[in-house]
Amino acid sequence: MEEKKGSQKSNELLRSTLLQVERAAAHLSLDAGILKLLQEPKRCLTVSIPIRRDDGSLEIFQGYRVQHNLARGPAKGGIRFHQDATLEEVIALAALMTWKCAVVNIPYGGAKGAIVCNPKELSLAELERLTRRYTMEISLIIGPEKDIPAPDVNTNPQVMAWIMDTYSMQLGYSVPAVVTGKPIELGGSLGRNEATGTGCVYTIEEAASHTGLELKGASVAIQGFGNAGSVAATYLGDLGCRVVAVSDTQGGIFNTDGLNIASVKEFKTRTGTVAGYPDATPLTQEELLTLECDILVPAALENQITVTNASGVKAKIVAEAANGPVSVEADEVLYQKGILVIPDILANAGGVVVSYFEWVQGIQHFFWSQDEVNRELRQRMVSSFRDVYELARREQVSLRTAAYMIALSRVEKAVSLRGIFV
Ligand SMILES: NC(=O)c1ccc[n+]([C@@H]2O[C@H](COP(=O)([O-])OP(=O)(O)OC[C@H]3O[C@@H](n4cnc5c(N)ncnc54)[C@H](O)[C@@H]3O)[C@@H](O)[C@H]2O)c1
Repeated sequence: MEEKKGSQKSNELLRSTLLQVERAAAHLSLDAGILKLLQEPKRCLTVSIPIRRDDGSLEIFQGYRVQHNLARGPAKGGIRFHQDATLEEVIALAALMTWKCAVVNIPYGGAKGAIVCNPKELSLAELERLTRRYTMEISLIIGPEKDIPAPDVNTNPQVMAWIMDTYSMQLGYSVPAVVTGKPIELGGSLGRNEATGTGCVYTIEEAASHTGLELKGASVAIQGFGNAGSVAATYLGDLGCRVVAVSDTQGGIFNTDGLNIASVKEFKTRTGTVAGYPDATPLTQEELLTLECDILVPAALENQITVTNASGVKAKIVAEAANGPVSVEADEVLYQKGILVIPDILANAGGVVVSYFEWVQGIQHFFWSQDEVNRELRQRMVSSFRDVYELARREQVSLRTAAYMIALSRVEKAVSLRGIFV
């Protein structure tokens, strides 16, 4: 049953992504053949990953690496470890990466990878063996000029270090630029860990200033208190917002005066969840998404706001820190309600932007200060937001459609210039 639910969700994400491209393409005069090409992944690699469990038994896991489009540069995209991951989901997420890199104008195509596993059921040693064997299997298609993985759900700098080490051992020298999101000690970039959450908040600041929303005192609800969600919560708190609700897989918490985010983080580190945090009342996921608040940040997984709950969403701004959290039909409902949705390919692009900075620093062996990283990140997020907002206003379309229009035009141009080799 769980497996069925996971695969339905991933099919839904793929359907939403394809539909979204069609919707944006309807506003552009694109070559129909090239549009068809842009809807297909370039390469899908499925691998079996045998590992020895700590008890000596052999277990085979399934893994994927998908490259969606390489016209604008090497493929770029995260690797997630999740029990519900499917090939359809990875294809959709790889396509989102193509559009994301294009909308913020960095010279990459899109990719994504996954291992179907529940990392919470694996020891650290098993996770390392799984990561290294997966890396060996996908080494056929990754590399600093080919495809550069990064962290995603349930993967982190340590996992990236294992990938970098495994890849480097095959070549006989260190290749830091094969992954981003590495530990700082191994050539990671300052600010990379926080970049998705920080970049998301930069777009929220822009959205607020364009719509006249005063951020000081504005109420915020955040679904998902992991890398992206907890950083966004901290930074929004620093800007004077009241973060009234946050959640994770175990449940949500609510405090109308605003949660003390540092203290919630400390509680989560200690107990593994935000649920049960003492200075708050419990809240269901559904209640969080439909809470009376100014800003809603879905920062967990895809397909959280669907036609069944979209009409209940009351926020003025929805900033998609997660990939694909709003279904295509729900998106239409939110648009009709006048809610400003900052689409995932823009709102959470901060991670890949700083990954790009990390890759550039790795290739040049010359490292930037945190201030420099944040300054460049803000500049890119703000200018991308303004381009999207301006186009949306001019064409009378949603920010999502405008973002896809910009991304599609850039990728289509690259494909056309390179030509089709037959
Ligand atoms: N980390 C990045 O750099 C990055 C970049 C771009 C996009 N994203 C996207 O952001 C989202 C979160 O990624 P992350 O890196 O923060 O992952 P993470 O694993 O650090 O955090 C995910 C959080 O969501 C919670 N969660 C999962 N399912 C939930 C549910 N149904 N309801 C409530 N909470 C739930 C988890 O408990 C966890 O707190 C994903 O969609 C990911 O693809 C992440």
